[in-house]
Amino acid sequence: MVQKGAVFAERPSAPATNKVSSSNQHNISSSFYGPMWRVLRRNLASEILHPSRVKSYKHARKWVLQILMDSIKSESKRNGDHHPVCVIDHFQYAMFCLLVLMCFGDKLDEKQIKEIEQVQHRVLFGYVRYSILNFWPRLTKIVLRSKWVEFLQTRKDQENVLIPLIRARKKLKEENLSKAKEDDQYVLSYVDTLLELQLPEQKRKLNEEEIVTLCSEFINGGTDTTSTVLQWIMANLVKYPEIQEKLYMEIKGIMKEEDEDGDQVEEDKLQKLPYLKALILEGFRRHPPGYLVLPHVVTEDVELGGYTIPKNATINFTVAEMAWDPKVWEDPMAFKLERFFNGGDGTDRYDHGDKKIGEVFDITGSRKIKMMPFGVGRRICPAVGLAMLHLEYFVANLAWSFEWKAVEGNEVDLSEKQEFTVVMKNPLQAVISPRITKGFCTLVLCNQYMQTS
Ligand code: HEM
Repeated sequence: MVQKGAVFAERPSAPATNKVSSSNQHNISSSFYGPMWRVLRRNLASEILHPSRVKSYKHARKWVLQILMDSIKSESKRNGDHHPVCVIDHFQYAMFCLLVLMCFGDKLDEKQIKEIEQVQHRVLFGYVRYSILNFWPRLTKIVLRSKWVEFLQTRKDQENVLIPLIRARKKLKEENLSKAKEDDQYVLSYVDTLLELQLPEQKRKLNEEEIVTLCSEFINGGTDTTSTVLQWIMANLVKYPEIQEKLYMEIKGIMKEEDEDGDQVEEDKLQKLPYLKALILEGFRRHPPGYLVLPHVVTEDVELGGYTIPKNATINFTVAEMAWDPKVWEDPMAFKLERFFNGGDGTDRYDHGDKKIGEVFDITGSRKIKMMPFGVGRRICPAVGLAMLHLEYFVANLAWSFEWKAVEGNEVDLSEKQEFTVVMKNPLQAVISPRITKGFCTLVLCNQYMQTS
């Protein structure tokens, strides 16, 4: 008897557009379930996404948060105070800065990051634009020649942008890595680990083109998805000011006088914020960034719900339908955080307020599956923990530092549009003003003023 999980863990054959140079372009998400997939996935999961490593990118997150705050402040002041800000570009840029730093280990300047952003967007949109080329490659190479040329040019441009960054890292490693490590800004990057990686079966290291493919997956896997969810969550905070207020009060409750940096919610405080956690979960439930996870293939005939699924059939899991199933979720289209608190849906313990935090809702579906925005099982997104941390950290700080309001006469519109992810059809615009009363900070200042006057 074969385990169902294993039966569903395979991917469809890699499309022809994955084979753009002499070597096949392996990435984790499109690899067959086998030794190559295992070695690549283990490298990412243990070298970069392990909680202890994730912690070491704390300074990177702080740096990016500052960039994000500064860009929002400066746009909101551009045409006089409280100018409405369209936030999605700021979110995307911030996520690029972060993922690019984790990938290449260097704080690149704005011009370099924009260059990577542009070429990666072309690659991302190419998944749809060039998918027709995979239909019958031998034929499309003749009848859709110009599209093939365009596609190959995109790949070339991508290599021209990313290979110099890979070589710079290689050079650093060869020349002076031990000195570089003494620098407190040093981070172990994804590229560093890929340069070290030995492919067990082929008994060789990865070549530059293969590293480009893996870096591209890393950057695109973590930027669009996270910035899309971030935008949906902030849109709901604007639409429902009472939720925003509750969140703000929760954060205020943990920001203490003795905090060195009262301006920022430090990431080790995030675990004390159950309402924030519920907000992120409800964001994923109500607005999953993908309606489907990546396609899976069954490795042999399997019975499921009275149907026989034949070997090699492609399976798409309808993530959004699961998250909106009225048999599982009460009033599923409503944005309600209470459903994640103790008793909210009868089973999961996730206490709030004075009560201690109970067992946290399991988004990985290891006990039971009620929603699966990251997939489940062997092919689950390896970056669940990182993505949750990024969202909690940025949402907490954006809500703590600013008050978010709808633009008068321009209410938040939650209509959707399918791009690489499911995005807001009308991107969020908000009036974003710095919080004047930041809990204890203001109280302390007030007290000091009263004592001296
Ligand atoms: C909000 C953020 C994210 C969401 C919603 C998300 C979602 C997903 C989903 C649905 C899958 C497919 C699961 C399946 O096939 O069953 C996946 C796979 C993957 N994700 Fe993510 N992801 C996110 C962030 C990231 C980040 C930050 C990275 C990299 C640092 C990443 C890297 C990957 C990789 C490498 C795979 C392929 C796993 C495999 O096939 O074994 N993702 N992700």
